[in-house]
Amino acid sequence: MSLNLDTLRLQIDSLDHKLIALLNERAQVSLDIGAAKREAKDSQDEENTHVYIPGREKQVFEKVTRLNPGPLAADSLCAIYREIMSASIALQKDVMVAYLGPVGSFSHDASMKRFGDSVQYASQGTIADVFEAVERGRCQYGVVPFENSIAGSVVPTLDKFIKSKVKIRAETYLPVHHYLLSNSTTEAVRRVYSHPVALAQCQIFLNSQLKGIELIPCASTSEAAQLASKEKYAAAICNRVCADIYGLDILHADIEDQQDNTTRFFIISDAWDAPTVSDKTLLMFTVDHRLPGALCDGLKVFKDHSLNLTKIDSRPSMLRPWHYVFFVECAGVHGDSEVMNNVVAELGKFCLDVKIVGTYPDQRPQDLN
Ligand SMILES: C=C(O[C@@H]1C=C(C(=O)O)C=C[C@H]1O)C(=O)O
Repeated sequence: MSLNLDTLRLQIDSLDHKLIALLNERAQVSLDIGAAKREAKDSQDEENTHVYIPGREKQVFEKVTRLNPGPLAADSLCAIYREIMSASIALQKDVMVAYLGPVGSFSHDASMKRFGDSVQYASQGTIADVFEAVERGRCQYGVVPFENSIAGSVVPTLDKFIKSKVKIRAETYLPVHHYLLSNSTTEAVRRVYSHPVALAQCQIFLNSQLKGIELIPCASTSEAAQLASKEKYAAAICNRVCADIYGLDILHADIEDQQDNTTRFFIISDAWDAPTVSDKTLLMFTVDHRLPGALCDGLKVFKDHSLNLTKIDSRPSMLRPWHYVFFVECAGVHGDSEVMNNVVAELGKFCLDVKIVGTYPDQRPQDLN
C-alpha cells in the first residue's frame, strides 16, 4: 500500500473531529464534577471549594501511562494530559498560582509542570511573599522549594512553615540543570548572581572555573538572570530558559555538582486533601531541651507506630536560644488518620507546638522509592 499524504491528512482531520468531540465531552463531565464539589461543601461557599485534587491527578497520570499502547511516548501523553486537566481545572474555577519569580525560575518551571497552561500565575519576589499570597487568599495555591538533593533544605521555606497557617497539599520533584549565562565571556566575568541554594549546587564548577569571583546571592535564579542581563561583566547561574527570556548567552551548560540534581517543591494552600492509596505527612514539634533524650523519645513515637521517616530537619525556634523546631516527614500515612491522631497526641505529652504541616500524595520518583 503506498502512503498518500493527502489521504493520511484526511485521516488526521477525521480523528481530530472525534478527539475534539471527546475532549469536550470530558470537559463537560469535569464541569459537572465542579458543580458536585460545590454541592458537597456544606457552606456552598464557592470561594473555598478546591478544584485541584493532586491524588486524583496522580491516578489519572498512572492510568494514562498504563493504558498507553504507543507509539506515543509516555512523557508526551502525560504532557497532553497535563494540559487537559489544566483546562478542566480552569473550567471549574478561576485558579491563581503564586510562585517565586520572575518568569524563568525553577519554581515557575515546577508550577507550570504541576498546573499547566490554562490556570493563572502570579509572580512573587520572595518565598515569604508566596506564603503571604496564599495566606491572604490572593492566590489559592502557591509553589515553594522545600529541599534540594545537593544543597539540602531551603531554610526560608522551613522558617515560614513555623509561623504560617498554610497547609501542604501536594509535592513535586523537578530535575534541575544549571547554566552559566552572561553577555560577557567566562574570562571577563567579574561577578556571578544566583540564589544561594543554586550557588551551593555548583560548588565544583565555581571553584574550578570561576575561583575567587564575587558571588552575589539573589532572591531567585531568574532575578539573577535579570540582573546579569543589565550588566556588562556579570553572569547568572540559572535555568536554561532564562537565556531566551533575558537575552543572555550560554557560557556553560549542566554545571551542577551532580547530574541527577533534583529539587522537591511543595504546593501550599489553605487545606490538604482526602487520603489516597499512598500519602506522606510532614509534622513539626519543639522538644524541651532540659529533658534528656526528648528528641529520641519523640522519634520513638514514630517507631512505635511503625512509621517510616523520609525526612528530618531542625531549625532554631526563634523564641529562645538553643531551642529547636523539628520537622519530621513520614511515609504511608495520611494526616487525618487514626495513626496520625495518636502520634500527635503522644508527642503532645512531652513536646511543644505539635502541628501537622501538611499531608499529600507520595510523588517520589520511582528510583527514590
Ligand atoms: C475533574 C476533577 O478536577 C481536577 C481535574 C482533573 C481531571 O481533569 O481529570 C482531575 C483532578 C482535579 O485536579 C476531579 O476532581 O476529578
